[in-house]
Amino acid sequence: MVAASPIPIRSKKTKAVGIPTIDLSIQNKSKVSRLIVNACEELGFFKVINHGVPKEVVSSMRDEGTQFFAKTIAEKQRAGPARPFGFGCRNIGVNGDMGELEYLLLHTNPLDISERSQSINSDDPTKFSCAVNDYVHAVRELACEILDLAAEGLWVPDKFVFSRLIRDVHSDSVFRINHYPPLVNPVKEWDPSPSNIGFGEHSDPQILTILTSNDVAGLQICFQDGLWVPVPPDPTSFYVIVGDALQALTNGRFVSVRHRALANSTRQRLSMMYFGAPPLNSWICPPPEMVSPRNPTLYKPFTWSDFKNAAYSLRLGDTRLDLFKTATC
Ligand SMILES: C=C1C[C@]23C[C@@]1(O)CC[C@H]2[C@@]12CC[C@H](O)[C@@](C)(C(=O)O1)[C@H]2[C@@H]3C(=O)O
Ligand SMILES: O=C(O)CCC(=O)C(=O)O
Ligand SMILES: [Fe+2]
Repeated sequence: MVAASPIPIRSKKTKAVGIPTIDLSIQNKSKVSRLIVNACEELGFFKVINHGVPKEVVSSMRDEGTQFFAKTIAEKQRAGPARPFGFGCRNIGVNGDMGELEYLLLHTNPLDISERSQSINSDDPTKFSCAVNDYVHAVRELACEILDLAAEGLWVPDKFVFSRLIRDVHSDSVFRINHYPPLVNPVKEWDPSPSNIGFGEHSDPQILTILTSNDVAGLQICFQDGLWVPVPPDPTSFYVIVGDALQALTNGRFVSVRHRALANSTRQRLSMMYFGAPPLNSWICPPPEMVSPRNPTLYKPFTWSDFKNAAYSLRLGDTRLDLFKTATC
């Protein structure tokens, strides 16, 4: 049985379009690998079902997030300011990007989580840090499984070439919870005018993002023809986003998808993202099998630290990989 059933969505502008859904419980792993590679090449985005992440792990994390955002602004600010880690409200990054959201941004290093938990849930910091550690552990395993299947589907002999980077104890992975309160003055429900933008258009800089949300819509992805497509919320599944670093690691074969989140006029939206990243000193350089005379090197070799510095010096919507293109492309 093969599950590549795209969810048909009728967009305002055009035709019915689909987001691939991949069933990770399928026994035929080479088939799953091919489905993952196709989705990463064509869209850089797909949904996974039967993913193996225990639902209690997700619900505990969601409950902790919900409790945190229900606090007063003064209480929440004790966890901040997000420079880059902590609590942020409306400001995204430090270069003037704004959105209709508040968020918690955490490094996934257990020591950092433990320290930060003291100010996030002062009544029971251990409850908060356990929820985050369990969640991060489970979604990192999911990300690694997907990356191993992707490497197999690309016929790269070193199956762990990508997952090794995010499994490393020094990995620079981060975890984010976004909270989009209902809009006070909505322009029009799905009008992507600035006042409805929850989180502006961008690609994720890391290797792979694992995203889930509550049952409130808002996330949109941009197809390669420029068409924006709403992603149906599904609290039981995860959406997988190819990041810039994976685009570079596959020498441009996989595409980092541009996406954004719109705020909703009536209901609050809660989304949780694990951004799998390498250690700061790791080289982002494709394995030799990804380069050939027909597919010459697209990007100069760079470290994750180089790339991260570039990302943080730019605006949210900038195409930061362009800075690292080789002269020939
Ligand atoms: C405007 C910015 C916010 C961001 C850092 C940046 O300078 C450009 C990339 C942004 C982004 C997008 C994906 C993740 O949400 C994030 C944590 C990341 O790694 O890159 C954010 C950064 C952020 O909010 O600090
Ligand atoms: O909140 C969302 O659904 C998307 C947020 C996002 O893309 C991000 O935080 O990088
Ligand atoms: Fe993102």
